[in-house]
Amino acid sequence: MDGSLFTAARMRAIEAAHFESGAATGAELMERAGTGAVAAMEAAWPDLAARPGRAVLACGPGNNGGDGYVVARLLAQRGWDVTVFALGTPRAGGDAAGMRARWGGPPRPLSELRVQGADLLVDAVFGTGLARAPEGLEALFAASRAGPRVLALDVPSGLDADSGRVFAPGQAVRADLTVSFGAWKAGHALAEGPALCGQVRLVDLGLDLSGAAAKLVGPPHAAALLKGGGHKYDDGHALVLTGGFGHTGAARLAARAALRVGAGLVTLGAPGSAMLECAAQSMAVMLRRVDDGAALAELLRDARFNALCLGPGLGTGDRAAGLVDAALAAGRGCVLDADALTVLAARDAPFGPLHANCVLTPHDGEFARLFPDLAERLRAPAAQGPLWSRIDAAREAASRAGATVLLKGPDTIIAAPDGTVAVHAAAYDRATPQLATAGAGDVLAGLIAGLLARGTAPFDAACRAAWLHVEAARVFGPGLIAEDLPEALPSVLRALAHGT
Ligand SMILES: NC(=O)C1=CN([C@@H]2O[C@H](COP(=O)(O)OP(=O)(O)OC[C@H]3O[C@@H](n4cnc5c(N)ncnc54)[C@H](O)[C@@H]3O)[C@@H](O)[C@H]2O)[C@@H](O)CC1
Ligand SMILES: Nc1ncnc2c1ncn2[C@@H]1O[C@H](COP(=O)(O)OP(=O)(O)O)[C@@H](O)[C@H]1O
Ligand SMILES: [K+]
Repeated sequence: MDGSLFTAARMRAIEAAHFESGAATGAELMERAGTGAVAAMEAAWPDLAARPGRAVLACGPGNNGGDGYVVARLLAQRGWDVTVFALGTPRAGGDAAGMRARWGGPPRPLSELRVQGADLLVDAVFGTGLARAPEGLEALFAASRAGPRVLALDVPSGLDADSGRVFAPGQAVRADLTVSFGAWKAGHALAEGPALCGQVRLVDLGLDLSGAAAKLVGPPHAAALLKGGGHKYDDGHALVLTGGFGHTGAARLAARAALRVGAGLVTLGAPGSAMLECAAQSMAVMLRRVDDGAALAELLRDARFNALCLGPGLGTGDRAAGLVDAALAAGRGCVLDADALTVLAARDAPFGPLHANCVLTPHDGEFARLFPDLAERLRAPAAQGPLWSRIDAAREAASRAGATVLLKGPDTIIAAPDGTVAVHAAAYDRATPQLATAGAGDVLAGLIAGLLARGTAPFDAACRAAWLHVEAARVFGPGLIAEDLPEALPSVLRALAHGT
């Protein structure tokens, strides 16, 4: 995936502007969409292109159904045996009604849907116009999980195009291939979207795209990551705070990641009880004793410590609380992860001390502790669409916190306080289920801290770290444990440098 993600409402506005400018008519766009869908299907499944078989189409009452009638006609022209089942009737005089008339044969009611013996099921019931929980589509949903290959037009019916959520479990088509018209919809990348879309191909409709809900995070430029040839202090000094004896592994992982991503120096700040443990396991990473907030404030008188990382293995007691206060008071680049987020969430006013150089990296549980109302809104069943998305939640969280928020998951959202949002989708050809391993998040926190130390702005540091994290997991492959991630980074950086 690359480019940007759009909402259904924005797509409607872009489409309307396109018509108004006279660039194309609705019927022309529909024809382009159907033609592109058939081409994408044939490219994905050459066996079906070579030997047309039996196709079953499910067409809805709106323009998604209109696209379906185009596909029915084109498949029939190619020699397919086509049966169309319809839900409702398109509005008389509209583009979809025109396409239905051009298809010809009267469709059968969707309630009679049968897919036995079919090679292809084309889902054209609902696209970006899905406005409420679908009813009476159980047979379609079940058929999409058994039997023929499934091509979904624009979005699998039942999937909310803005959020990638479904109104109720199982209430959506599961496609093998989804052909998206004009642009990626946010729902292709978020939540259940990737699992329900199968794979996604984009059909260019020649639309003038602007006003995206979020950018997709792509590979960083090598020049932004490779060292520039100066002194080590030119690449900053990151300080990673650790908890006590027996709990230092997480911070050590973060520290190593910060060093690997290019921070000039990295120091672990440990309480007295953990000094020996850290010293025994550190070489390039340096070590300082930091017993409490006062000691941290004293250490930070050295302005060369320009980025901090607190949370991994930090603990949630008084020492941790003191460290969080001292760290935030210093105003430096600061990653707050794991226990540091729990410390903040327990306070009456968690966001007061945060500032624009902070990056918060909650997973869903930590997010729910910090922003319970936003998490509830994401979970709540809804009768009406469009559904609230993780993009909406992260954007609101960043605005409230006055800091960059990176909401972790296979669909990682990075939101800046000014409303800018990016999505890193570890999906489709970048799926990395191997990242669901203890300590992976600690490494991510360290990567961000390392990039902050190098002077990267918080939002960019979070985006680049998210990409590097997943790329390191991809390069390593199955069997990954968190320790492997920093060690896989050199080959990721090498590939970026060589443009491969
Ligand atoms: N935006 C664009 O640039 C283009 C859009 N096209 C197609 O147009 C689609 C959007 O078309 P529409 O806006 O007509 O929307 P849809 O075709 O997705 O569905 C809307 C229709 O279904 C009804 N509906 C919504 N939810 C329902 C529910 N739960 N139960 C029963 N009925 C329900 C609505 O009242 C409306 O009649 C896109 O997904 C795409 O397939 C393409 O034709 C080409 C260009
Ligand atoms: N299935 C998955 N696909 C892609 N990334 C994942 C998946 N599961 C977890 N991750 C990523 O792995 C990291 C896990 O972080 P976290 O939940 O904090 O775990 P830990 O505390 O064990 O380090 C996050 O960056 C998250 O985005
Ligand atoms: K559809």
